[in-house]
Amino acid sequence: MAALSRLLRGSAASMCPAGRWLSSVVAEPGFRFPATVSQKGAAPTTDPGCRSVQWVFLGCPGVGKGTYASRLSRLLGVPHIATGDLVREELASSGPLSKQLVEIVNQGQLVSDEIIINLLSNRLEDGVAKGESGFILDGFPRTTRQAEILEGVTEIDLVVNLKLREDILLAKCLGRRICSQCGGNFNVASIDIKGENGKPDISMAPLLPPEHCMSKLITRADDTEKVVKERLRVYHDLSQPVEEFYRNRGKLLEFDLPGGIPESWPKLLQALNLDDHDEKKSAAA
Ligand SMILES: Nc1ncnc2c1ncn2[C@@H]1O[C@H](COP(=O)(O)OP(=O)(O)O)[C@@H](O)[C@H]1O
Repeated sequence: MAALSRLLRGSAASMCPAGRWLSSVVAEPGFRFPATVSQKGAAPTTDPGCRSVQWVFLGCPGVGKGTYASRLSRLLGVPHIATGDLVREELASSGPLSKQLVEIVNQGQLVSDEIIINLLSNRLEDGVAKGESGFILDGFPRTTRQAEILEGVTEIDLVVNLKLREDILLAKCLGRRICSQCGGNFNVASIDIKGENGKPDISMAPLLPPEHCMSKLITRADDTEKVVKERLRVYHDLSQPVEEFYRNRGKLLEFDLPGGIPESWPKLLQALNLDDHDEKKSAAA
C-alpha cells in the first residue's frame, strides 16, 4: 500500500491543474497527447510539465474493457494496466500467492484489496523504472474501498463506464479465447440480437484469431457459465457502487456499446473527443 501511495503521489505532484478533466469530459489543454492523436477543438500542447492521462475503465465482465482500454492506451501512449492480467500472471508464476489466488479467482470472487493493491503497486513501480507515465486502469478499482484508496493517492481524470446487455455479456465471456503462444485475445461468439422495447438491434461479429493461433486457443478457467454468472453477481454487488462513487464526483462517462469494434470504436473516440489519425489514414489507403 505504501509503495502505491508513493508512486501515485509522485505522479500527482507533477500533475498540471489545467489538464484535469472536467465533468464535461473534454480534455483541457495541458494533457500530453502523442503526435498521432489530436483532441478535436483543443489546441495541441507541448508543455512538458503536464502529465499524461490517468483514466479508469469500469464495466461488467465481458463488456470489452480490455479491448477498448488497450486500443486507447496505444493511441494515447500510456500503459494499459489490467489487474485481471496481473492476477493471471501471478497464478501462472506458481509463486507463493498463486495457491491462495487460484480458488478465489476460479470461484468468481474478488481477491482481497491488500493483494490487488500490492500487485498494482509492483506493476506501477516497474513502469516508473521504465519511464512510463499516466495509465489506463482496467478492472481497478472494483470496490469502493479501492476507489477511496486510489482517490487518496492520485487524481483520476476520467472514468469510462462501458455498458452492454447482460445476456450478451455472458455469451461474450463464454466465447473468449486466448492464444496460449502469443497471448492474443479473441472471441468466437457471434452475437445477433433483435432490439426490444425500442432498443436497437445489436450485432457483434466474432473476433477470430489468425490461422497460426487457431490450434493454440485456450479458455480462461473462470469463463465457465457458472463462474461468469457469479462474477456478474459480484460485479453488481461490489463494483456497481464504484460507478456511483465516480458519478457523484462528476467523472463518469457512461458509454453504451452500440455493437462490435467497427461500430463502437469510432463512437467511443467521438465521446472522448479524440481523433485517431492512424486509423483514418489506413481507412483512406
Ligand atoms: N481490482 C480487483 N480487486 C479484486 N479482485 C480482482 C481485481 N481485478 C481483478 N481481480 C481478480 O481477477 C479476476 C479476473 O479479473 P478480470 O480479468 O478483470 O475479469 P473480468 O473479465 O471478470 O472483468 C477477477 O474475477 C478477480 O478475482
